[in-house]
Amino acid sequence: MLELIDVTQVYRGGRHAVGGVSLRLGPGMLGLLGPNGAGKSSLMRIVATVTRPTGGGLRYRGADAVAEPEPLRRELGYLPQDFGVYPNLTAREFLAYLAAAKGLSGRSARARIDELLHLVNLTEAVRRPLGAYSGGMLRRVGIAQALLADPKVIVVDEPTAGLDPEERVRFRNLLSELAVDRAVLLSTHIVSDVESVAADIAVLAGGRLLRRGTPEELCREAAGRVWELTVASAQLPDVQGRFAISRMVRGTDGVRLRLLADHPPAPGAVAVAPDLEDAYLALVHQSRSQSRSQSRSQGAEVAR
Ligand SMILES: Nc1ncnc2c1ncn2[C@@H]1O[C@H](COP(=O)(O)OP(=O)(O)OP(=O)(O)O)[C@@H](O)[C@H]1O
Repeated sequence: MLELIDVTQVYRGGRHAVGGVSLRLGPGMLGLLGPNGAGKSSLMRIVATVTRPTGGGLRYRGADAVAEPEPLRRELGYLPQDFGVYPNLTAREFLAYLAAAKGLSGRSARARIDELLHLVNLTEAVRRPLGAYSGGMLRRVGIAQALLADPKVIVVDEPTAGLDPEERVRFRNLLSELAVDRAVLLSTHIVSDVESVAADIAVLAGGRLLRRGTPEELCREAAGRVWELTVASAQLPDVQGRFAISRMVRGTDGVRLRLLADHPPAPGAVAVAPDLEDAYLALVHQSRSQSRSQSRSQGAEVAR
């Protein structure tokens, strides 16, 4: 349905935000997981046809969506990370304005807006101006606007930022219902946002696609490298310097740690089954170490 082919984004000043990413999307949800600065938003803007990639291609239903973005735009719902509103308009007015811009108006647009306001749980706040909404409420308006034209492709960039836990769950469930017959691309740096809804996860770091797979496949890769142990508080700085730590709980008997190591990190450490958080951390950590050693060897090359 949608295909990214070796997509590259280099910003003015030479910043390589996306370096050769290829991905195919069909109906279903793809969770794009990556740390801050990984290039997720840059990639989402390219898929949403807001930015033209500096290299590579984007195809939608077999046609070039960089040269001819309209067919994709017509079937796309996009929630950008920095979604802005007109503060003096009410939610209904704002959605009506955006609906008109998308060529929807009249009774069917009004009915769709009411349906969406109900879906995102904003029915009671519709008379208030958006300037009086909380961050979470504004996020819900953003979600509603992305769904206005009943899109076939939904691109949502860090959609749960600012939502409380209940709203987060509600929103995740909504996206997974939508993904039954639509392509949903959801980006986040929060593992729990994708692990319960996406059977298909792509991990991005440093602008590169590190892996794509099911949560089980990603977890399998970290098997044998996740350990739990308790250390005294005084030992903590040393352990932190040597290992990637995925969890830390302070107790009366010391600090209970969960960490990544290729070999038993200390006597008494117990090997545990990796979860998605561990697998994600292992991938990102490994990619950072590789780029550090690459730049060190390039530095040595230059010095020679
Ligand atoms: N318009 C721009 N001009 C120059 N550099 C940019 C621009 N937008 C992003 N970058 C840089 O590109 C890299 C990737 O940024 P991007 O926002 O795509 O990552 P991200 O994974 O979405 O991160 P975050 O979760 O923090 O938003 C970062 O180093 C960022 O500083």
